Amino acid sequence: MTLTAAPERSVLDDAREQLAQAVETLGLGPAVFAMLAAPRREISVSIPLRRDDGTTEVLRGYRVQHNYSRGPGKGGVRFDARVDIEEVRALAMWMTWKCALLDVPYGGAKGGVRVDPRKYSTAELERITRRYTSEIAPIIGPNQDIPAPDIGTDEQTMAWMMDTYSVGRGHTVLGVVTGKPIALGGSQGRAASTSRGVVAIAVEALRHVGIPVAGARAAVQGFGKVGRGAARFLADEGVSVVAVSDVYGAIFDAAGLDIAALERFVDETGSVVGFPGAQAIDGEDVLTADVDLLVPAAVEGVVHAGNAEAVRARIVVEGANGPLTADADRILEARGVLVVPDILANAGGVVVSYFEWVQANQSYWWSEDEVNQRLVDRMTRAWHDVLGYAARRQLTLRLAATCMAVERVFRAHEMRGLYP
Ligand SMILES: NC(=O)C1=CN([C@@H]2O[C@H](COP(=O)(O)OP(=O)(O)OC[C@H]3O[C@@H](n4cnc5c(N)ncnc54)[C@H](OP(=O)(O)O)[C@@H]3O)[C@@H](O)[C@H]2O)C=CC1
Ligand SMILES: O=C(O)CCC(=O)C(=O)O
Repeated sequence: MTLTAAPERSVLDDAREQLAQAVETLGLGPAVFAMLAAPRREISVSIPLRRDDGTTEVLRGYRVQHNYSRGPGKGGVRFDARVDIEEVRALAMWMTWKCALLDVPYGGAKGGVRVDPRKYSTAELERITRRYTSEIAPIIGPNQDIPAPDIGTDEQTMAWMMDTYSVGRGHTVLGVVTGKPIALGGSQGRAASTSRGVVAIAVEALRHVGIPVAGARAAVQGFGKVGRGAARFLADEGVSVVAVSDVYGAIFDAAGLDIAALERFVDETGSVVGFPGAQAIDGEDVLTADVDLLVPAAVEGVVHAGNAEAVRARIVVEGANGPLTADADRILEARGVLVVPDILANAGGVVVSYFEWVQANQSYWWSEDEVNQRLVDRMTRAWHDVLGYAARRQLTLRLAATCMAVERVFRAHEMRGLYP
């Protein structure tokens, strides 16, 4: 398949541009921009790995705490071959805005290891995770910074992180990570929470634009933790998911894919490619499919100046973090496409991570229905807040959401003392 060309500017350039626009809109001035553009704390660590065949290699990992004025840092850990410090800085900044926007009492952080997990055995991934955790242990903790899953990591990774951290402390510390297995202090509903939140927002967006939800057509890029659940919940809502993709390729069915059957197929084969009855298409074509709703739920920068004109969806709901470049944003806005930004659309994951942390800290567990109901309430409330803010000030949803978040973070700084 053709992978999308790299964006013209770095993802951190785009994140900083979004911040600059919000600071200007709020009239906060260059000093506030300078303060919020720079991560508060970051660490780069070396991860020596003994491979199963006896050879050794040295990997690089990062943890960036962009801001912790409203509470401990919070954000996922990514295992991906493209991880670098600039990407992690951008992702950490977006976590700050996401947590502030949803009013969960956290700052923003993110971590990652530059590694392609597909090329390593489970035993090797465990050694990588444990060494990475030991190296970042001085700056994480349930009141300091709380990692969670992201691309290439999952609940098993979180179990290893929790165990490694706990061994270092001499007692079990459930609250140090979220997205853990349920048997180890995880929350009901966390695994599906990002996707559930994405679809709750997508349904609101369809209604807002006046497109009937049942029968609307959608395309989903990425069939991992976020994309797969998004496709499933969209289908549950009666949306016809006509195109999906993963890293190996993409498939299309004008009559709508049978998502339950596709999930069984992916469990057996490891990819959406070859799903019986569907047409094989280029990965790029998922982004430009003739649909009402596009949910990019894979990686950053996939919609850019080179393909944004070709996007045919009326609504783009960002399941991934940063799937649209700043150039794509401008092009889609000019074309009247409604873009629901990542910091709102995919916030369901961190919302339920917060629920998990609260439950773990209290050793008191909620039912799945309770978790899901509270999640959807929070997402829906945030949607209406952002929509109202944007309408009052004539802003895009991204600028409105970023302004709301930046203002909350700035006020926290101000109350604590801006320049101690
Ligand atoms: N997990 C979470 O709770 C949250 C995740 N996010 C964001 O959502 C996005 C996806 O994360 P998540 O689902 O957890 O990660 P996963 O690793 O579970 O899934 C990533 C998916 O993207 C696919 N993929 C990777 N590159 C491409 C490409 N070029 N074209 C098409 N598909 C591609 C992968 O394919 P393959 O399956 O073949 O590897 C996989 O299906 C990221 O931006 C992440 O930061 C945001 C909020 C919370
Ligand atoms: O669940 C979390 O704490 C963080 C999820 C995350 O990394 C994200 O929202 O991008």
